[in-house]
Amino acid sequence: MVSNVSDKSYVDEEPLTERKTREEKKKVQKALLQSDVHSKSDKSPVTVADYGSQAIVSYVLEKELPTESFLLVAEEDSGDLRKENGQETVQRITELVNDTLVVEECYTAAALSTEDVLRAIDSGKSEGGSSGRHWVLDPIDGTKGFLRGDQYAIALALLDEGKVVLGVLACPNLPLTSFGANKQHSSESSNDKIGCLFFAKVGEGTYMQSLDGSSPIKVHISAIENPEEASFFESFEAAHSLHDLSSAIAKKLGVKAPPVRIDSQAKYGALSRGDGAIYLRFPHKGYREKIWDHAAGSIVVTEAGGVVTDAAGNPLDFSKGKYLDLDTGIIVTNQKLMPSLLKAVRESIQEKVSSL
Ligand SMILES: Nc1ncnc2c1ncn2[C@@H]1O[C@H](COP(=O)(O)O)[C@@H](O)[C@H]1OP(=O)(O)O
Ligand SMILES: [Mg+2]
Ligand SMILES: [Mg+2]
Ligand SMILES: [Mg+2]
Repeated sequence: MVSNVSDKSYVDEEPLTERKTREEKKKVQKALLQSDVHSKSDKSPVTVADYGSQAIVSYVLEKELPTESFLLVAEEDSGDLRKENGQETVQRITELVNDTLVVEECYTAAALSTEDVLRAIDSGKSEGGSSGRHWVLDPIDGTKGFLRGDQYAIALALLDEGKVVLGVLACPNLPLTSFGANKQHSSESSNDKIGCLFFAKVGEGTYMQSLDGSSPIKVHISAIENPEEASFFESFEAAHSLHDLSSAIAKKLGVKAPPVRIDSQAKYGALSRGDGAIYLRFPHKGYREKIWDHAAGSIVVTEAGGVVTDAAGNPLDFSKGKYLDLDTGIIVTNQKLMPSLLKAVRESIQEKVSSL
């Protein structure tokens, strides 16, 4: 629920010229991507945009925070780029990084070399943990959504002694108004202005602004108490979350609306402003969740009044290094719905196990 709906700049339709520019940009983006996609050792995709985003965020953070001892836990590393056949890709990333930094006048003094870019990417090698402060970055969360032209996010969080104290989620394809059961998943189909930035600091609430810089408004999670009125989010990719289990849980709970499938932590952002009331995530057996996939999103939701737990109701523990130690999955909703959601999750998991 957006608390200040009187701010007309949020709800105005995007002018035709802007929409055309956005569509043009997307065409360029798609053309760029086809030759710039690689596969990592776990078979997940990585693009020049993932590497470039990590290099830029890492470089800018280090420049902006020169007095802090700088520790960053980030998804990508330069291993594949430093191999013999990685040279061309590094060159390409370096061009993109320099082009982007030029736009920000304070970073134009000297163009970064390929080695500077590789070094910036590798600043993200910290392991995290329970002591000190660590920045946590997913430079592109939801790379598959990014490649489809759907939802993705740039997710940055700060851990202090293993607790998330700050989170920022940029969602370039998320409409500024709602993205719920009544909307289609693709931003292509919407005439709304798109591009949202969510940010949350511990104890201070969650705010959203447009990516082109409108003034921030405070957002709140849905206050729905009756599950029949709730809609739920889950992964777009069936390979990332068990859709049949979510569907069993939703049915048990009495949720009537069909699932809303969105890529990335954009789900947490949309949930924080009440677009839906529940997020269910049940990765396939053997998948280990990483902290950069949930740190920013979880504080964005909890500061908006939501609750984020594993499937057994335990809070997420970000203090154990790169991975989250979880019981089965991640569930998110408001405080009122959580007890019945937990019950439905427990029963559905038991039924699934006994049917095997
Ligand atoms: N096999 C997998 N199961 C669950 N999540 C995955 C899997 N592979 C990658 N992911 C990560 O899940 C997140 C997106 O999932 P979803 O969009 O379904 O919420 C991303 O962080 C993605 O990483 P990445 O950051 O590389 O895109
Ligand atoms: Mg990835
Ligand atoms: Mg991710
Ligand atoms: Mg990523």
